[in-house]
Amino acid sequence: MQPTSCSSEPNQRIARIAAHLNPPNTQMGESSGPARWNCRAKGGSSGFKVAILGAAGGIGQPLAMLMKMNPLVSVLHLYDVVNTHGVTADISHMDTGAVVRGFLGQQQLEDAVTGVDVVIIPAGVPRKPGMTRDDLFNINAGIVKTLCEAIAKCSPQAIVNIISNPVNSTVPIAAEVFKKAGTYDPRRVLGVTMLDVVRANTFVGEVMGLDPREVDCPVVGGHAGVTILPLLSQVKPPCSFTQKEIDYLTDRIQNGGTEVVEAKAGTGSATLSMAYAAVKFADACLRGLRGDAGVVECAYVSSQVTELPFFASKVRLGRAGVEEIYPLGPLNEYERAGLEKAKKELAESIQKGVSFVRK
Ligand SMILES: NC(=O)C1=CN([C@@H]2O[C@H](COP(=O)(O)OP(=O)(O)OC[C@H]3O[C@@H](n4cnc5c(N)ncnc54)[C@H](O)[C@@H]3O)[C@@H](O)[C@H]2O)C=CC1
Ligand SMILES: O=C([O-])CC(=O)C(=O)O
Repeated sequence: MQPTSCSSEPNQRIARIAAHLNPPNTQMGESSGPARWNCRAKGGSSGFKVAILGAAGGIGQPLAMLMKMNPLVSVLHLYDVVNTHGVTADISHMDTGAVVRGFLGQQQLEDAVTGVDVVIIPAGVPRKPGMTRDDLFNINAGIVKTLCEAIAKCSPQAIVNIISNPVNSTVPIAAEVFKKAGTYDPRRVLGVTMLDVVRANTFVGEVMGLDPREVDCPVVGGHAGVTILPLLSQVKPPCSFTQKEIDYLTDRIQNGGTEVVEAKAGTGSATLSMAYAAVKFADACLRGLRGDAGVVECAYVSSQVTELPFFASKVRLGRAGVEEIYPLGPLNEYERAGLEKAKKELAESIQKGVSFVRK
């Protein structure tokens, strides 16, 4: 039997492994060249480069794990201001195709986002019981702004998936940063509202005795309280709900995040279901980039579906990012009333985000 062919000499192979087991000193704030810590010199698969910013966090870690399992990903950049190396070492041992590289601290941010196709941002603080998502604005607005400045500079062509709350304001913040840098492409900045859809499908499935994988419930508007507007009249397969069921489902979907925050009792908010939803959404973006037809998901994007500059609705994803935004379709009276409430709160959150960057 012929030995497996390999381009490098055994000594070089060992040296390469040793180099990655003894990474350069990359404590926060220290810098040591562009390729910080490559956990493998060569990738096995051809595919897309994805960066996760906030990769050591509650969402970031399972998200990194699931993206490492995604066959469309060939290179995975993990960036955080703490603990990136541990997460990178851990995930790099998974025998899947993607090469994993870790980046730690602000000085390595630009390297982390250079040349990537998709950037996913779950960086920032989560809620504690009693807080609204807007209460996170003071800390997370600045974090998202800084991260987007680096993306605008180093990867202006990347598709950006924003998870950090309050999404209703952080997406407008990102848009303003890209506008300022002269690199804004509204098709490439997407607020991740997928968890609302995931929850809606689950809860509708529970009520109707359906497999949640067969349920498709559009959720439009935004990602906080009353701005989360499930369109139960458009659920597929078509379902006939009683008013009591509509009230229950609307309330549960709008407050699903708070349900988890309270259950976690001060230790954080949804992380595992969010990582699942983020991967589902990022995978849709990657399939769109690959040129797959008919990739449609809900997302919070620059939009003309209502008079507001940003709104979540069904969008078709393609090579350029958001290639089509679908109208809301027929709403019943209950949903029309919900839409008016949602728009009022959304308008304020959008303005708050825009003003933060323009001030
Ligand atoms: N869009 C959505 O549906 C959801 C959004 N979220 C939001 O996601 C965000 C993250 O949540 P968790 O992962 O649970 O929080 P976490 O606190 O567990 O993790 C956040 C990570 O961000 C990192 N980080 C902080 N500042 C950073 C910076 N300047 N650059 C890079 N990384 C930085 C932290 O070091 C930490 O590792 C929160 O704002 C939360 O509200 C959470 C669930 C659902
Ligand atoms: O509720 C939170 O703070 C986190 C979040 O956005 C969600 O779980 O939908």
